[in-house]
Amino acid sequence: MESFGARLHRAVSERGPLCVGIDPHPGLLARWGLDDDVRGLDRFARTVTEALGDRVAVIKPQSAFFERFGSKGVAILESTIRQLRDAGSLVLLDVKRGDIGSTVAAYASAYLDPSSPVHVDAVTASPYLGVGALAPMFELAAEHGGGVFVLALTSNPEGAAVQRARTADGRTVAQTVIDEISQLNAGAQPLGSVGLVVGATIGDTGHDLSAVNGPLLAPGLGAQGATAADLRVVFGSALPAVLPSYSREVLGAGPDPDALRAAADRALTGCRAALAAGD
Ligand SMILES: O=c1ccn([C@@H]2O[C@H](COP(=O)(O)O)[C@@H](O)[C@H]2O)c(=O)[nH]1
Repeated sequence: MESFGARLHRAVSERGPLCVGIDPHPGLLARWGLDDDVRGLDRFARTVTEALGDRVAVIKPQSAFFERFGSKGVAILESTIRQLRDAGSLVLLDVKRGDIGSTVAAYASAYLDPSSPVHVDAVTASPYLGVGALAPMFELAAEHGGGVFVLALTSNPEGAAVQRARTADGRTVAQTVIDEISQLNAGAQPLGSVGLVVGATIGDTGHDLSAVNGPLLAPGLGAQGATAADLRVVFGSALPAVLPSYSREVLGAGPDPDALRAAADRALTGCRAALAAGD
C-alpha cells in the first residue's frame, strides 16, 4: 500500500504544489448565476470538478457547504468525491473532525475506510481533545494509504489565543501539536502522511516546523489576504513541504471553466515562484 505522503509527493511533482477548495458559498452561487439550492450546489461542484479535477494536485471540498443542504447535499458531496478521484486529483475533505478516541474511530471509518461512500484521500482534524485522541484516524489512514491534516496554527485571527497559549513546559499549544506530529512522521520517506494546517496569514510566529516531515497545508491565501510571498515568512526552511490552498480566489473566476483553469494556473505559478525562492 503506497502511503498518502508518497502519493501526495508524486501528485505535487506531476501537477504542482496547489490545493484548490470547493467552497460553494451562497454569494459565489449567486455570482455564478446559480440558485442557493441543491441543484445550484450540484452544478457548482460539477463545474469545478470538470475544470480542475484533471490538473490540480489536491482538491479540498469544504464539507460545511454541502452539509448545509442535508442528506441531498451530502449525496452531492459523495458524487463530487467520486468524480474528483476518477479525474485523478487527491481529495482532501475539510471536515475538521476531532473527539474522544472511540468516536474518532467512527470518523476514521467514515472518511478513511475505502468501503465508505465518503472515503477520501485525506481529512482535516482538530487536535483540541488531544493529539492522542486522533490515533484511530492516524492508524486507519496508515492502513489504507490515507492522510490526516491536523490543525496547528489556523489562518483566522481568533485561533491565536488558543494555539499560542503556553503550556506548563513553556511551549505553545501549537508547538506541542507540531512536535507530536513530527514524532509520528519521523523517518518516513519521501514524506510522512500526517500533515499540519498552518495559515499563510499568520506571519513569522517563531514556531519550529523544521522536523515535521509531513505536508503543511497553507490556507488563507487570496480571499483572507495572504499572498504567495507570505509563504516564505511563515514557513522559512519548511517551505518545500508547503501545499498552498486557495478557495474563493480561484472559485471567483467561475463559472467559465477556462477562467477557472486560468485562475488555478495563476495561483500555481505564483506559488511555484514563492516556493522556489526557498531553494
Ligand atoms: O486555518 C484554516 C483552516 C481551514 N481553512 C479552510 O480553508 C478554506 C479557505 O477558503 P478561502 O476562500 O481561500 O479563504 C475554507 O474552506 C476554510 O474553512 C482556513 O481558511 N483556515
